[in-house]
Amino acid sequence: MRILASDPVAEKGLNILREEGFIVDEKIKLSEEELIKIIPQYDALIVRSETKVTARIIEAAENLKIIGRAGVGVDNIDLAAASKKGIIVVNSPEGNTIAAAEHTIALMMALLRNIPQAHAALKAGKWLRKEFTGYELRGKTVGIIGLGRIGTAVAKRVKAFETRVIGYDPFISEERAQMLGITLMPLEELLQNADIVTMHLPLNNETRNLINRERLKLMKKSAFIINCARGGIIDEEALYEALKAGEIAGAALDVFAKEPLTESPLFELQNVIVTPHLGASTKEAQINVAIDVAREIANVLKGGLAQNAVNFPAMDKESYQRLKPYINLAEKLGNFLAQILSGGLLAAEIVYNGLAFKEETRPLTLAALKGLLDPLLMEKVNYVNAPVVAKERGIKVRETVMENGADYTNLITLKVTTEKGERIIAGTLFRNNEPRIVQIDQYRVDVVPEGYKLFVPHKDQPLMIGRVGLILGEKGINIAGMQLGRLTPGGDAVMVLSLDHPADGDSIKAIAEIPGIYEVKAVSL
Ligand SMILES: NC(=O)C1=CN([C@@H]2O[C@H](COP(=O)(O)OP(=O)(O)OC[C@H]3O[C@@H](n4cnc5c(N)ncnc54)[C@H](O)[C@@H]3O)[C@@H](O)[C@H]2O)C=CC1
Ligand SMILES: O=C(O)CCC(=O)C(=O)O
Repeated sequence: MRILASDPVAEKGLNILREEGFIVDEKIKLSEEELIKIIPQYDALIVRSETKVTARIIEAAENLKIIGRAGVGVDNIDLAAASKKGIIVVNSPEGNTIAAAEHTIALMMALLRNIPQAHAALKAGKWLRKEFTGYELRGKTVGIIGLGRIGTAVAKRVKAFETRVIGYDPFISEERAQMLGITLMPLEELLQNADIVTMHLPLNNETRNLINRERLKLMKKSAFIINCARGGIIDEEALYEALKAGEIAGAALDVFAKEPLTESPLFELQNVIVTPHLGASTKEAQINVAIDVAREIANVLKGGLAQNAVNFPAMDKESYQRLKPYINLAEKLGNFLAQILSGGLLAAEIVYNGLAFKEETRPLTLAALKGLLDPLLMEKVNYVNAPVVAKERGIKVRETVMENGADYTNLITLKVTTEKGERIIAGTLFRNNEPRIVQIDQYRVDVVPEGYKLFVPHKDQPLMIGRVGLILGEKGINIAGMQLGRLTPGGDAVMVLSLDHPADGDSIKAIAEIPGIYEVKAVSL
């Protein structure tokens, strides 16, 4: 399999992939057109922030299974397009945290002490001291917007400078903030109170221009603002105006709405210091993220599940090990049902009973959907695009989780509604790792979801089994196992045959013609 690195990525990471037997090409600074031309050859793409992975590139990526971002922000990747095409997108969220936090501190100190300006002046032969009198960090209030990995690493570090730290992050709890020694407050209040405001949140539709003209006006005239997260979170035009008008004291920017950027009105202001997106540019961080993303890509290309997927639920190793047999079971249930369905699919409901499903069910639902949709549709359905495909086709998906309420300790039930009615399948794990189908429609069964099956609902009457066995036997198709389920003697019943070879069309037709047989469905799992 072939992997393309279209931005500079540390060799240590790429070598991991080469050692695993993958072919790795490094081609940087490609245009969109050039990428569109070559992308069909690749199974994986590794990028940093420079390559813009557009919908057009993704559309052309016939063989692409995974896009790995050697870094955190994935705003340069069209996630919706990747998800629709079933391409998993992973990032490496931890490897550059310290680099970005330290760069923020470096910018903060440089901003407060006019280091870049003084440096440039002295090199130009000017010994200026009075002009470059700065401020101390001690005693100041630092406002951190976004209290994730980098935000909290910055908080820890500025505390060592004897500052007060206030924070805004709608997704973290009061308890966590308290533990970190950060006073949480609404954004507007933070802007009014901080002497230094620093951004550590992703760029997305909600955060674009979060710091706009009105919000900049809330800041103290003496305040500084730092953006080492993403360009576009601060409105650059509004920032220019605020700095020019002296509404705030200064800004340090590592990131810009458009990159690379070599000319900007902001660059002309004395109270603005800039770096060209260097937050993650340390030797250590680049090695860390390259190794992390390489391991993730190798794992996914070899059939494993990603741990840092941004368009698939992230799971730690422990949860993955615990849920893996249930993920496989859910997929088999969907797969079985898909092969016995008739009529257009309208809705799918997945009901989880048992404590095994208390914490996480999303990967199981995606697996059930993949199993259900993949055999029914022309396009390839996987864990990533399954919900998009269902939505596009108007298939309603519902998930219900109950701690108990079933006859088994842990039970997954998949109910689907088609134009022709409802079908149900349920499964469990015996002894925690042996998958079993325990219900099909109204029948209780005990079927190992593996291999070739024949699903035959019929009337409960003598000779049914014998006649089916005879037809298969005459064709040399060995019956490896058989499960019977019935509601009442002489009423409706079902047989599920496990076969050593798939049943051929003629045998299926002959069985369907036996009086008392309602339908015959061949299932391959
Ligand atoms: N300059 C550089 O080279 C680098 C920049 N970055 C940028 O830094 C950002 C943060 O990175 P991490 O801390 O690792 O990510 P993270 O995912 O650990 O933390 C992001 C935090 O932002 C919060 N958040 C989301 N929306 C928000 C909103 N509307 N208002 C306030 N908070 C919000 C989240 O709740 C989360 O706690 C990344 O998204 C990336 O864009 C990351 C690494 C290097
Ligand atoms: O790859 C880089 O150098 C940029 C890192 C970054 O911005 C990120 O990780 O979000």
